[in-house]
Amino acid sequence: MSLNIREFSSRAEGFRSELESLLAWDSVSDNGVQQAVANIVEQVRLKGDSALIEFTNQFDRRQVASSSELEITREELALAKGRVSIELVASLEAAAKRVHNYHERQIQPSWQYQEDSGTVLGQKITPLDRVGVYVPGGKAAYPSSVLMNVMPAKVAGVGEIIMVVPTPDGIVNDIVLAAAYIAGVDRVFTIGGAQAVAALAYGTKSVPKVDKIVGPGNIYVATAKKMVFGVVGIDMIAGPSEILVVCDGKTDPDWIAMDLFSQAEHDEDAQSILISPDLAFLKAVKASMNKLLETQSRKDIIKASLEGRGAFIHVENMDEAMDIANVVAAEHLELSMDDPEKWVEKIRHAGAIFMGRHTPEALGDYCAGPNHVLPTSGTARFSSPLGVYDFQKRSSLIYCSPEGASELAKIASPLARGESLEAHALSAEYRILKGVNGE
Ligand SMILES: NC(=O)c1ccc[n+]([C@@H]2O[C@H](COP(=O)([O-])OP(=O)(O)OC[C@H]3O[C@@H](n4cnc5c(N)ncnc54)[C@H](O)[C@@H]3O)[C@@H](O)[C@H]2O)c1
Ligand SMILES: N[C@H](CO)Cc1c[nH]c[nH+]1
Ligand SMILES: [Zn+2]
Repeated sequence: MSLNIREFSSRAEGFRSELESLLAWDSVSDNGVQQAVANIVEQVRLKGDSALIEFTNQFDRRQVASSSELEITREELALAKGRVSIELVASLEAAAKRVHNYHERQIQPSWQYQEDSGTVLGQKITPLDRVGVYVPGGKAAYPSSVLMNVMPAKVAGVGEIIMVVPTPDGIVNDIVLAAAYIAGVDRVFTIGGAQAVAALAYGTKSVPKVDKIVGPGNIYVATAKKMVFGVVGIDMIAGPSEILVVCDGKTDPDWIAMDLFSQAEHDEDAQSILISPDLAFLKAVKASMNKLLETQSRKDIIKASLEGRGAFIHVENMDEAMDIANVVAAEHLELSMDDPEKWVEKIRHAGAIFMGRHTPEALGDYCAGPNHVLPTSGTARFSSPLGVYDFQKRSSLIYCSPEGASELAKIASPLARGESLEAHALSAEYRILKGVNGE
């Protein structure tokens, strides 16, 4: 099986517009999906558990008769962990610890300061009361996503974590449940798709209503999250996985080929791009890919993804490579080169940056520590990895001393009168301190 991947030269006329079309990803679902999801969300909102059961039976091919069958108890999670190999449990525990340690550094403390008048101003940080974590389970099981979504919530101090995961045909994945046990999830429901998102957003008799829903999922999940945003908070809308490798031409071509495969194997719409100033190296990686493809269990998905959305880009020099990397604003950027610390200075847009030849993106997916839920489709221009900050909210704190209030009221009063808001003005003016003569 040989691969037919697009090849670009940055010198070619029209390169930038071709790059734009290569990157274009329509994250907006089509009309059919929109309507199907709107119906599911509305039915669950109106009918609660009965609609939830009906859609779960329909889309996950189950025979659930009562809502109590949808919940997995903590005792059952512990039993599932017992069925997982010791080696795998050790890896889950080690990964959970590393992800926890990393996210501990993201904790934002409350802060305040005092002015000379005695007025105190500050910001109070509060963890969310209850969050819903969506763990995908339609085509593959993702225990690593359990850890990546739950650990920052735990570090933030979220009061209660509700996890949902679909179990198509009633097949439960023990590794996912073991990860939920290790991460300390409070309640687990075997529901998925738009119906799970709606249940978390509006609450049903059996599924508690949450304040925020986080976690990746397919187009039905993403569309439902967009629809319930406002009723609850959401983290982001994550599209297909992406990797951009920039290489100086000196890394083993087999390593780079496999790094590109690692994201291509996620799904047919995933995107893997390689940029290098070394044309001979690009050819060597292509040869490695053709050699290694046959060995891959997910070779059909890899081929579809690389031929549909993959690319090799030959550039003039590393400076130009960095410019293009900023245009791509990839979910994952690998800087496979001698001096990544020098070049990382030039990177402005990327979800996660993997520095050096010995830092494959796959290590970040599982256990390096940073989160693997990252902005995709160029949204790294304005958004950030999932983190502790997504599970905390901020309240402003204002305490006025009598002198401080008096000073502020003198500023506020003209502003309020300028807006013709008399009650505002008077409320402030009442606080203006009167002198000894009542002035
Ligand atoms: N960004 C990340 O960190 C990350 C991590 C893991 C997975 N992912 C991505 O998440 C996605 C998971 O997708 P998935 O499908 O495997 O699982 P999923 O859990 O997101 O979706 C499964 C659910 O989709 C619903 N569904 C399927 N067909 C439907 C239809 N015709 N009508 C209505 N509902 C329908 C069903 O309710 C089913 O339970 C993949 O694209 C994967 O690459 C991303
Ligand atoms: N690379 C995915 C996010 O884009 C996350 C993941 C989970 N398992 C393996 N990889
Ligand atoms: Zn991955």
